[in-house]
Amino acid sequence: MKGAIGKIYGEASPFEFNFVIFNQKQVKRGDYIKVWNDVDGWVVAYVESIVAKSNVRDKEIREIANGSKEVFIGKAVVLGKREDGRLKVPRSPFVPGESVFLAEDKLIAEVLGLSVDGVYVGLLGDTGVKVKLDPNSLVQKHVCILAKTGSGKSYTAGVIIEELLEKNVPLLIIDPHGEYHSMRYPNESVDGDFGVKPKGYEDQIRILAPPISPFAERADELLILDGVNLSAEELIELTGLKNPTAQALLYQALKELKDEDYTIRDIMDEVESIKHNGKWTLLGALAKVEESGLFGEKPTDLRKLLQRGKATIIDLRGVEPTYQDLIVSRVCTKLFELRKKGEVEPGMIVIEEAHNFIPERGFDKAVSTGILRTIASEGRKFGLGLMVISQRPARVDKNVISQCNTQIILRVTNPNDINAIKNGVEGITAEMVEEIKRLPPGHAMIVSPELERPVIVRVRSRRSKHGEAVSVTKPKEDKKKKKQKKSKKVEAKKEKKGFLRRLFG
Ligand SMILES: Nc1ncnc2c1ncn2[C@@H]1O[C@H](COP(=O)(O)OP(=O)(O)OP(=O)(O)O)[C@@H](O)[C@H]1O
Repeated sequence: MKGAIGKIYGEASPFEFNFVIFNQKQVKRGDYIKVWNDVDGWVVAYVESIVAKSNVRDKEIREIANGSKEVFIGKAVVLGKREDGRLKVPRSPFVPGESVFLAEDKLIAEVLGLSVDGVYVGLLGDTGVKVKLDPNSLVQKHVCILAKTGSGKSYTAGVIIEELLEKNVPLLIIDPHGEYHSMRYPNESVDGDFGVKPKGYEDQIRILAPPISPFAERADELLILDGVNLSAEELIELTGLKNPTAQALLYQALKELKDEDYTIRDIMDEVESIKHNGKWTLLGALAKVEESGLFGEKPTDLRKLLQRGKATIIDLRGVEPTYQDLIVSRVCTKLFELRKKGEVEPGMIVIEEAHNFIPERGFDKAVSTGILRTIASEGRKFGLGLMVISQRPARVDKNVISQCNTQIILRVTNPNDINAIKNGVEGITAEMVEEIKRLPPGHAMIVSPELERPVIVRVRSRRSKHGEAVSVTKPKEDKKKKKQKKSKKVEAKKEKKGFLRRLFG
């Protein structure tokens, strides 16, 4: 054991104490320390603050500080000791005059309740303690990553995705900016401190894009939806249809069809049969949705989106927000149904830019909100988890944030966002809020009931490359895949032509 770094003085309780620091270079705010307690043995505490004092007159302090008038005083908050798997706060107070030591890594990990074999997020504060989180809790009880832009949200999300891929957890990533493609390639600048090696996940990543995406050519496959039973709200959002007559005709057509499964084609046939001049506006709008190619008779098998050991990325770059919203809504609804029936493995859906898909009431509206709220509240029963990522915590549905068992918060400074965190994160204190405002890039506060207290983590280096949307080039496509994609596009075009011919002769 290394030498003492200070000594307790004054009034000490079982919960907190002050200590005189021998050498201010040896202790920092946020360090973990240990003190002997006669009844309970070694007990771990956390250095909450350090103040420097000059002209100290207190005899006890001056004696400890060898007569020096300038001293550094640390305030420690007691965490306790682990006994029979549970954290116990000492039953008797600490004794003034008792020496204070820096706690060893193993003891810190034990007291904080860090998982031994879990999801490795980074290192605890300035220590070498690996912060590992329980993968089951992380996946099934949801996680959110909140931070202002540029402070390392998607980098951190990438770290967790790598860890979950290593554990073969099926993942679906909703990627509005195309930031996750680069995970296929190894990171060439790994920081040695973290003990990770460069690795690309080429074999485990599959990229899908809807035909309306300007990047569809670069995807591994096109994402085609079945377009069955689209609701009036979904169609109105997609078409941007404002005309009340056209909306009324749409409701009328859907009413006729409601007893059976219907496609967009069926709706159009139904609208065509209505004797009203207003139908042409509606038919034009529906034709545009059909032309998008997003809906087809040979839809993507959504079961393939959650597969063991694989991450499927839905690349939504350049796709209109209304289409993005609908895709998320329909894909998540289907996956939740499949999961309930046990037709897909338990897994996790990663939602980047979550404020666009689960907006807080009063800020925005999205058709995907309903299903994402449902997954947030019921997903854990069925083994379907959410990773909610946003740079605008104030704009994300508060209920969804508070449903996330693990909250990873990087730097946030906007007062509204800070308030949202205060309201959505249980047990957050004023000191923690101050800490969040000052976090350097790549540092995160992790709050989770699995941990005995919130911890500050230096997020580890990525094994795989962190992507900027435009700089990623896809490796050459193999011929077979290219052919498959081409034939899908030709089919989509044929369908479209067929319809236009029927409609306009
Ligand atoms: N833990 C880390 N280690 C090393 N570099 C990091 C770390 N976290 C973030 N960075 C770097 O900081 C920059 C911003 O990170 P990132 O792209 O994740 O931010 P963001 O919050 O997702 O931003 P945006 O809102 O613009 O998407 C990146 O260049 C990334 O390489």
